[in-house]
Amino acid sequence: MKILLLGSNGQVGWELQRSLAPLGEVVALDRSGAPGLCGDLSRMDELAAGVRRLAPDVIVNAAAYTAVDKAESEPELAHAINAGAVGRLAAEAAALGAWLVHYSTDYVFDGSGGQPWREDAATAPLSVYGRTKLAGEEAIRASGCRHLILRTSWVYAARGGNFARTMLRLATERERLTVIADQTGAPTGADLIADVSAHALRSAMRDANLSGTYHLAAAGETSWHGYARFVIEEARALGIALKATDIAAIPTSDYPTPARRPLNSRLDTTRLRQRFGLALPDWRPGVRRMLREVLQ
Ligand SMILES: NC(=O)C1=CN([C@@H]2O[C@H](COP(=O)(O)OP(=O)(O)OC[C@H]3O[C@@H](n4cnc5c(N)ncnc54)[C@H](OP(=O)(O)O)[C@@H]3O)[C@@H](O)[C@H]2O)C=CC1
Ligand SMILES: Cc1cn([C@H]2C[C@H](O)[C@@H](COP(=O)(O)OP(=O)(O)O[C@H]3O[C@@H](C)C(=O)[C@@H](O)[C@H]3O)O2)c(=O)[nH]c1=O
Ligand SMILES: [Mg+2]
Repeated sequence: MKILLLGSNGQVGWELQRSLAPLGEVVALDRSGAPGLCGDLSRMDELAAGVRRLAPDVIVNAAAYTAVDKAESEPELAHAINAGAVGRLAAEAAALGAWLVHYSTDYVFDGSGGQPWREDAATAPLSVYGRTKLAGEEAIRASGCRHLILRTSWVYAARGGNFARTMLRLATERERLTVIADQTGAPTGADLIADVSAHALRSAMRDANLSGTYHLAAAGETSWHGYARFVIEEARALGIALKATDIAAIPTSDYPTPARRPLNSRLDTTRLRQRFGLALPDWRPGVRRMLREVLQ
């Protein structure tokens, strides 16, 4: 089996190189590509030609425009990468009879209500990023290719930029951090996402009825504030000296940003458990493990 992995240098893409390896031959491309293979989603004519030549059995797309605030001022670029290119990839997958594994986000929802979101709940993104990710999903469903669209949330990894690492940096620079406490969700490790992706793909390739959209997030929930506090307390427990003593909980209204974010970002993962028999662990052990890797 031949697997084409795009976005191999991102948080999730990096871990996928490891998780997909036992399934077959993995051709992993970052933005700079490989000889004769374009890996840049902003150059889709070239990328599509490479896909046709390679004729993979599976395309895994971990590349995306993920700068949520910046997307508000670069909507065309965000749309080209997160929707336009994804539609082209899906068309290539459909033509090849290949599977497409793709990632989406809690930000496709408006964050209303107090219940975790199920896959079939109505989407209503609040941001350019969320709208472009939703358009990418819709293009995949419209293409008719067999697919796994895995919606996840609050991704972290030992490698790459993420909220936990931002908090660690700020905590060395300042005595007081102010962090939003009324947006709730679940931090999810790129390593977990990659492992679950590989397991789900293996099952799906034996049962095409499993093609569809699934929520993939760690169990439990917290706020950005709860997450920041956990990261800082765990870092101290590992003996790291930090300046921050006051981690203040603030409402979203006290932290203006270019992009609006959902208040309720919790994802219901029942479907993934029922259809694939995969159980998602609580968010805390994964964050703790990542901190050890980064700090020790
Ligand atoms: N990060 C998060 O909190 C969440 C992410 N997701 C989704 O999960 C998936 C993986 O995200 P994650 O790994 O965290 O994201 P990262 O930002 O860590 O990685 C995204 C990768 O995409 C690459 N990329 C951007 N533009 C292009 C392009 N034009 N051509 C090729 N590659 C490009 C980036 O390359 P380069 O390094 O060169 O810029 C980067 O390596 C995405 O679909 C994202 O939308 C869903 C929920 C939460
Ligand atoms: C740096 C900082 C952020 N915040 C808030 C802003 C925001 O609401 C929240 C998280 O900030 P970030 O900029 O890390 O989050 P953001 O980039 O919006 O993270 C999102 O990325 C995309 C790709 C996704 O798909 C989402 O699931 C989610 O992980 O914390 C504070 O309250 N205080 C702070 O000091
Ligand atoms: Mg961000």
